[in-house]
Amino acid sequence: MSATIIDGKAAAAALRERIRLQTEGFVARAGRKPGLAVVLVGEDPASSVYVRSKGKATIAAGMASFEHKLPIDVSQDELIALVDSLNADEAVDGILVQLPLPKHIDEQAVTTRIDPDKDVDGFHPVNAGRLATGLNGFVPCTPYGCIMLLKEQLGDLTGLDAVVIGRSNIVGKPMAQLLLKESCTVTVAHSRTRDLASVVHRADIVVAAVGVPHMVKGEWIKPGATVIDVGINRTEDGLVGDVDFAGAASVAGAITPVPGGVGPMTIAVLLRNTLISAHRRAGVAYDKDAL
Ligand SMILES: Nc1nc2c(c(=O)[nH]1)N[C@@H](CN(C=O)c1ccc(C(=O)N[C@@H](CCC(=O)O)C(=O)O)cc1)CN2
Ligand SMILES: [Mg+2]
Repeated sequence: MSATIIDGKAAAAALRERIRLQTEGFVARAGRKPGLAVVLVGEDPASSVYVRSKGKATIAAGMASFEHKLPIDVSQDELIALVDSLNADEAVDGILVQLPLPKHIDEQAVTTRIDPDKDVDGFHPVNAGRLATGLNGFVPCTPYGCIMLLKEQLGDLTGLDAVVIGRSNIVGKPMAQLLLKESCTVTVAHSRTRDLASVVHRADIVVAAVGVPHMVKGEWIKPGATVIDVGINRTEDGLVGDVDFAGAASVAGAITPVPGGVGPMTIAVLLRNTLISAHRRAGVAYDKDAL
């Protein structure tokens, strides 16, 4: 193995500490804590773990955590009524509805109901539009975490060839926008892309977000490239990414592991977005460079 292993757990811990310090400053100036409301529908084990981790991280950062647990058979109207009440609650700076939602609920109907200025997940079409047009909004947590890891590893990304594999609204599309903003030459590949291996082989940066275990092979990677693996697949062999880690690590310059790579950044960036929301809503300036 030759690649540098990118330590997302350490990067996330460092970001959370910077957030904690700025939260202290916010509380001193605004006279209240930033508040994050997290809504969980049902008892899916993985979602329950993520929601618990978000609550703990929020409190550890010095913020207020409001957890709302609804039964699996809650109606869409009841869920939307809760979102409406959180939109109107002055103590709430950020609102997040944990995904996936049960089949009888239309995810779009719920995420588009969240006030875009409290949408710390960045899933609302208004925030997707802001990102695409260069306006200030909220950027989805996982892709922003990937950009932070890339900049920490590579510095300036200008001019680099980047390939994003996957075109979801939550990861692939915002990831492509963020790489474009960093002046990368961006290709978005997906399940219908022809000769994916040669497309990936051109790239200085490979971001894999497809949800297929070990799909990206070591031979596809250009020697020295930086590989960001967003996949979290539960298999018989445990938690694995979308990249064949052993194969890719023997040719890449740097690579994120699964677990311990991109995943931990997601919750740290959620806190970042909540802190930014609190500052904006209170009309208080914040130190952008520290976040
Ligand atoms: N409303 C949202 N729903 C979901 C999001 C999201 O950002 N907003 N993302 C994922 C789940 N997620 C947070 O919600 C999340 C996923 C993974 C991790 C993480 O730290 N992963 C660890 C491994 C943990 C494990 O063993 O499962 C890692 O990769 O090291 C944090 C948050 C879907 N839903
Ligand atoms: Mg659904």
